[in-house]
Amino acid sequence: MKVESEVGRLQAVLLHRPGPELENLVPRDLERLLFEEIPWLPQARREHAGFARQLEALGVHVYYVEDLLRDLARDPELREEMVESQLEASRLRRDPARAAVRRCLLEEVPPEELPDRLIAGITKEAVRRWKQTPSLSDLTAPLNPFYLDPLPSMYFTRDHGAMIGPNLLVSQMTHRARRRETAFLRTLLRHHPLFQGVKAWWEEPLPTGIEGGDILAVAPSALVLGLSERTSEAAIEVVAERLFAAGALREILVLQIPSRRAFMHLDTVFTMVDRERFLIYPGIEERLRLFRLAFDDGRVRAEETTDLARSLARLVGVDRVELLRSGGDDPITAAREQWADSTNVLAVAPGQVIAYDRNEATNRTLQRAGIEVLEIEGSELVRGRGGPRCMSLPLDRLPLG
Ligand SMILES: NC(=O)NCCC[C@H](N)C(=O)O
Repeated sequence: MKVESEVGRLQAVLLHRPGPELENLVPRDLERLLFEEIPWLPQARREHAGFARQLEALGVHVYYVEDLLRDLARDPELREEMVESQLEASRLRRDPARAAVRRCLLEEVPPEELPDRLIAGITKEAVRRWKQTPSLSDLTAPLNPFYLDPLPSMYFTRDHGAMIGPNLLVSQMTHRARRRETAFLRTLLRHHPLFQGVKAWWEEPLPTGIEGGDILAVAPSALVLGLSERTSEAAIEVVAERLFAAGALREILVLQIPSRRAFMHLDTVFTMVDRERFLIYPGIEERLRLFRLAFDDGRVRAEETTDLARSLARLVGVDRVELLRSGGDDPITAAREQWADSTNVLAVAPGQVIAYDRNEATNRTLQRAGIEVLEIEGSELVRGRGGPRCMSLPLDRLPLG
């Protein structure tokens, strides 16, 4: 398994089917759990199944995080490791209730249900019989019902990490609400046979945030990284230093985007759709800052640069690249469609992308440019603020010929 380019023909991908975690969302928790609205689960699942069918029709192997975790949960030791790593990444880390939650998960929950239950969230009610005396947190249950929060963003598997060449960079999520998602990926990477031969680029978590939605592999050994609400300068510097030192990269282009909910990751405003073509939300162009990172005498050297198209061409190693603009020349349409993830398309091969059907103006622009747009429905899925790229973690792509 290997990913050397954002657009090489997709061979294998990791998804998560939206599940009861979405039904455990309540208005009070929306902001903290990084949602604006509550998707209607049955419809979200139908839309997601449509996305997976589209991928399978293209011959892509679709793996589901929850299925792989279920494979591991059959083994008592791995089950224990899964539970421990979930508790460690949660708010319960130093909570007196930790032992009771652990016993409930290991002694009461049937192993085949464990991954789904962990993703859906564990209520205080479910744990009550494992506690000797009612505690303050039991009494606050009506207002604050969960020991382990639901993971409603779990279906945005892109953010959990990124294959860079043959190895996986596991993200360090900025918000606690999403840290348990990456703990699952680490468990899979360590133990699931699917990942045999794939290593984590490094074992220990990075000091600060970097998320997969900010990582674009535009060419072998060249990355574009978003500096965003979720990915920090410090994390980029550490990642750059380590990947340069390992000989995995020759250059990085950092695109700084405004730190805003609407553009929480770079891939909400910018993606690659063909060997030499990119899709960008025009409302962001004036506000971008560009920095080039290179390895110089064992040190990462940063310099500011200006021309996006020229910088990308240099990175990809071609004379020129083309920037396609989302929203069909109308700033209002462009802003509305950006909110519905118009630029968050998933390239399944050079010049072939999966996109939400609702982003009509952007899809027309792509089609006129000769890009094949495979449209999927996503009116419930989009309520979580992500599109086909966010909903997929590519594990294997063919090299570009
Ligand atoms: N790559 C992406 O842009 N992912 C979308 C993440 C949406 C999720 N609700 C979040 O705010 O983290």
